[in-house]
Amino acid sequence: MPHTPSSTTQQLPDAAVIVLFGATGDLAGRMVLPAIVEVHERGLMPRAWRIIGCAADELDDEGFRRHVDEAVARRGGGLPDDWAHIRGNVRYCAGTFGVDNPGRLPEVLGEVREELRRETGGEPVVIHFLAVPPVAFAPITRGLGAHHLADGARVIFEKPYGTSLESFEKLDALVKEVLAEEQVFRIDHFLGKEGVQTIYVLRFANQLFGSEWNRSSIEQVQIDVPEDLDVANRATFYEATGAALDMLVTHLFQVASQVAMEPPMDLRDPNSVLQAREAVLKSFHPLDPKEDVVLGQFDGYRDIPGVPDDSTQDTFVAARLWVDTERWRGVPFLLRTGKRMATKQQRITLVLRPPFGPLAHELKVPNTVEIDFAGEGEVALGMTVKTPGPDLTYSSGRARLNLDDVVGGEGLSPYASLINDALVGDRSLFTTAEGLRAAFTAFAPLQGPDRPAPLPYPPGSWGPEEARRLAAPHRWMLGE
Ligand SMILES: NC(=O)C1=CN([C@@H]2O[C@H](COP(=O)(O)OP(=O)(O)OC[C@H]3O[C@@H](n4cnc5c(N)ncnc54)[C@H](OP(=O)(O)O)[C@@H]3O)[C@@H](O)[C@H]2O)C=CC1
Ligand SMILES: O=C1O[C@H](COP(=O)(O)O)[C@@H](O)[C@H](O)[C@H]1O
Repeated sequence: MPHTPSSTTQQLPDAAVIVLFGATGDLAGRMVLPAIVEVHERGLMPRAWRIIGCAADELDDEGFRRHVDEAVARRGGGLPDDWAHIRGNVRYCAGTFGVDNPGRLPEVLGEVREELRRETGGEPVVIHFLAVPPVAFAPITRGLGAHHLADGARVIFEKPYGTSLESFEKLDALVKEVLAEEQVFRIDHFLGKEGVQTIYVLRFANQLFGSEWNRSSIEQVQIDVPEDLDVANRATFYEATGAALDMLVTHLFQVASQVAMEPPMDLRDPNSVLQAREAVLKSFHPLDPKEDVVLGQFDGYRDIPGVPDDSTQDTFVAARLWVDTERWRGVPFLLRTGKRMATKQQRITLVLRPPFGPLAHELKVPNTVEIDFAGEGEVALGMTVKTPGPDLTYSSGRARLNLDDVVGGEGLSPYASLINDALVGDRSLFTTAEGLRAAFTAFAPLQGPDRPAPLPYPPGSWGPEEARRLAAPHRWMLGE
């Protein structure tokens, strides 16, 4: 099994340097920097390590360290005991890095590598983490190649890796000119969530689930990620991206592939897991934008500074995806996400078919297998039981297992989990070019002339009413 502590610590390098592009951005501050510190606190960082932040802001090392102090403090739980010492591991290079403007990065990286060589006697692993908008991937990658900073390094690309099939192909071609596939770590942090990782084990280690994981037993798969979050603090990025590109072709498709994949040959072989998950993406039927997609835009989105008055960007998407495999033919995968919705939740629901036999027509609520993948993760069963009492009547009940209650376990946050994987060179929870090509191919019709106009919805709601149609004959299991 990938990700066991023994397998990760065995392959941990003695020294590593993480070069963080977009170091002053939202993602870096909220997720990446706290995650690096979490990996350190969990004893999963190499013996010697450094971070080099890169962004346009004119900061010096100490200015960036203060930025990191604040980011780490904001996560809650206080600063690590050895913080005064480890903040000294942090350096900064100001400027927009590229072919014509390497700035101080080659020099600072050279210094840091030399320090780490002296400290450990070995060559440090270099990880470039591109926590930048997609438009910046190509110039930074070219710059890494031109200044020989990619040699032997690993490069983590944020999502979305491309913004359409065409831009994906261009980026892929460029990346292949500079990097070998083993150097490329295309991140999708939903794959790093404990609740998503547990799907393999739930399914392959429990006959109860494994034997029913198919169209004979499952009527619908719902993958529902409502968010109450606003986008005002990232309006420029969001207006250029929208919900479907930000969340659907990326996170929701990847979670769908995790549910839909065929069993890998060997669960302990990261490559085998990777290939099995990514292979099923090729069976995703291209979306039918007219029949199977509803877009929405929350009321007030156009009032956000930076958003044009006539914006048609989507802040909500619901889609019915068909997976053309023997296992799933005819089972809709219902995917939904949006901003400013009623609540923040992340849930996979397998909606089970009604039973055969004497109670076949009695059940009003379908039985379900539910996997919550927000936070620490939870597995639940929605089942029909006899209503306690003298009469033979039926009720729907729920049994829950919070993954944090599993004895001996201590979950990692998604970015910590994936940074740990990148440090040890385990690519099983990263995406492949073939998988993303297939994802963008299935998504492409939504970027063409048949893209539906986004329907308005009130903030704090479950999105446009029209989205209910997709879940028929049931309803979206969350909300409403
Ligand atoms: N924020 C989130 O919750 C998540 C974001 N992501 C992904 O992370 C990436 C970054 O998003 P986010 O942090 O929200 O965006 P922000 O706009 O907050 O930050 C982007 C960072 O990238 C830098 N940057 C912007 N344009 C360029 C450019 N052309 N060249 C070099 N650097 C540039 C900015 O630096 P400067 O201001 O100095 O130019 C800034 O430091 C996106 O691809 C997004 O999809 C993924 C998961 C979650
Ligand atoms: O990648 C993204 O993910 C976040 C949701 O991530 P989570 O870790 O909070 O579940 C989403 O809000 C953001 O728009 C998107 O870019």
